[in-house]
Amino acid sequence: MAGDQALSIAFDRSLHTRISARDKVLTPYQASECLLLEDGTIDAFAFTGQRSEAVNDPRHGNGRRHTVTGLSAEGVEKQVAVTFFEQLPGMALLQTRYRNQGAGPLQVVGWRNAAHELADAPGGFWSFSGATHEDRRDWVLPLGAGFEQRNTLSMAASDYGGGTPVANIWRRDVGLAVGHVEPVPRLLDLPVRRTAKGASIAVECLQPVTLAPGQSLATDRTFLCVHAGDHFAPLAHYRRFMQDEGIVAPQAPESAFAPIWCAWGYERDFTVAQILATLPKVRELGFEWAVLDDGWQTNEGDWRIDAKKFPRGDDDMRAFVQAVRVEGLRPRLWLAPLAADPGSDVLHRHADMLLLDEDGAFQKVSWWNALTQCPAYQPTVDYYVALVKKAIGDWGFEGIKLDGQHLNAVAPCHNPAHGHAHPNESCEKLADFWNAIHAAAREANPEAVVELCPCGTAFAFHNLPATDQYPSSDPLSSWQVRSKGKTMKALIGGGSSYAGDHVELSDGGDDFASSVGIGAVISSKFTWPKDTDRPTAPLPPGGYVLTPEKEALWRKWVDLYRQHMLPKGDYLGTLYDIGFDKPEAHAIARDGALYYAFYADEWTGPVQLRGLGEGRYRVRDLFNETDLGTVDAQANTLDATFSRFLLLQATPAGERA
Ligand SMILES: OC[C@H]1O[C@H](OC[C@H]2O[C@H](O[C@]3(CO)O[C@H](CO)[C@@H](O)[C@@H]3O)[C@H](O)[C@@H](O)[C@@H]2O)[C@H](O)[C@@H](O)[C@H]1O
Repeated sequence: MAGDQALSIAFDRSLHTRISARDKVLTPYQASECLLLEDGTIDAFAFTGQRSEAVNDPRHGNGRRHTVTGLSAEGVEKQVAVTFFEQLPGMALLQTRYRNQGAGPLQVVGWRNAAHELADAPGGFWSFSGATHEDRRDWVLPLGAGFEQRNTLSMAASDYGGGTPVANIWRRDVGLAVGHVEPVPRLLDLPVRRTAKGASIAVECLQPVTLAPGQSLATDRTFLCVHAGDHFAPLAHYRRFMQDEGIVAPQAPESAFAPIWCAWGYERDFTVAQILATLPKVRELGFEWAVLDDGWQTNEGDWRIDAKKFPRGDDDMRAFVQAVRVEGLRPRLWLAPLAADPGSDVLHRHADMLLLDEDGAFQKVSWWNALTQCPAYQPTVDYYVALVKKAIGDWGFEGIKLDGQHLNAVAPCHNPAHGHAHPNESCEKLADFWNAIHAAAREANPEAVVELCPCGTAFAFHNLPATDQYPSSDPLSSWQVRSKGKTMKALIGGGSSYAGDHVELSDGGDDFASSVGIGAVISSKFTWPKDTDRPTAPLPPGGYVLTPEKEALWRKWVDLYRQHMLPKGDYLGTLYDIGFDKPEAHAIARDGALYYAFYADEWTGPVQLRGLGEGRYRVRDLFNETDLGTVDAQANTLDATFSRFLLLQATPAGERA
């Protein structure tokens, strides 16, 4: 039996495992770690021995490692090492080694670790997946009948892949999370399935290999985490573990928390005059960033200034930056690195930069109709580092918005010109590419903000050290803004910032509440005084123009945002379960006050204010500017009626923020 106070793993005589949470048995014995063959599995290993030893890891501290060994009928020796660290209760690190002790070669198609099936319970299951899906589906989903997601961390399409290598399933009472803790992306799958009796989860590697007699195979370092509540707690555990492995979010500059206005409302055919004319309104409303988006350049790849918009080239770009500053705003520039358009000079002169598959074919970046360049090829790195230095050091931008679903992950590269040690180097060194960009930006301006926006893909965790700001990235709904936000709060910790992306992409195009209430930075791409008459795609009904009614609402939300600055607070992610608690709720502690945000289409009933300290709290509805009475930790519910959202501030009685 291996375990700590929160999770224990018992092995039977076949090395199948049974897991328990705080002494409550969660599963029967199951074949949790096995080898995958073309026509089945090797999953029964007769127990041969075990040992347990204390570990003192320089990064993770004190812990205990249990090693259990067995031998299969096919002559494969199995050794499972399970390590628990005191500072991460409930999280078991698992690594399995298999050795072919037989006389002949063994064809293996892969391996599976941490495979468990949880039995059904009232209310069913919810699930989080950190893997990317081309249809940009929700990261957090209920497990309906027939639910099945492969959750591959490999490429799901030529420009969609990667993500955060964690998945979980949870019931009302308990959850299981699995993933890997390797310092570079691994092309594993994290399959989640609704089964006849409950739900299953696992880590799988599908990479065929032939094990010659005497040869061994070691799995990646994987983990199993048992937890209460939704996916927040295991993701925070994962983040803490990876932080000790050296993958840490940078301390974002203060300006990464400032409200953002983006000129993308004018789309690609904008005019500089349109943007400049909007800036006074941007400032007046309280936004601080002004983002020059897609369309300033001749194409993706060359990144030359479009002379139709900036006739004097560099001089006009510097003048534009200066004009933004004169308005009291911070200029940020949009870029889509690693994409080269057909017809661009870089494609002809530096075809060597292209990422090629095993057939010598290029990979496509959709939406921009460009070709992917290889991030693990030094000339590509140098090319984009030079561009970032120019944008920040010469033109004077104070931030960059790096954009594109291909930012997250790239396919293995077989370009012979790159001399890769192995094709997966392109995937594994993508984070190094972003780190070089981030370092170049900070070198040019120590306060520069680097925003990484991978267009609807799941956040690639290994890019974290290069990310000052992560937006909800083309959200399809307000639920995505909030559920991605909760996820990112767990993954990035306190240092960097999560932005709700353009409010125009939220429900109704005006749902600032879904950003403000969860502590996301607010952003808008409103136009003023009128919309573009040359939209790239049909504008939504009403367009993006700031009508007087919208202006009053935008102003109110920007004021609320700036007054309370909730992204700087402490997001209390374990207080509410985003799947099971109704209404959906989020809580943030800031400067002695607690903030609560509740969401539902319509709600009449109790709302519970969890996490209150000692004494009484006065409760105020911040949006409607009404006092709702007092509560304390024992009597912490209020009857409420609201549509869409309710944003409350609870301050210790006698004082108000
Ligand atoms: O090209 C600059 C933009 O790049 C990202 O967006 C790319 C996506 O653009 C479209 O999506 C949206 C909705 O997300 O649709 C609107 C109308 O075209 C547009 O305003 C939105 O961005 C495409 O439909 C989608 O496939 C692309 O992935 C970035 O997120 C934007 O902020 C711009 O920088």
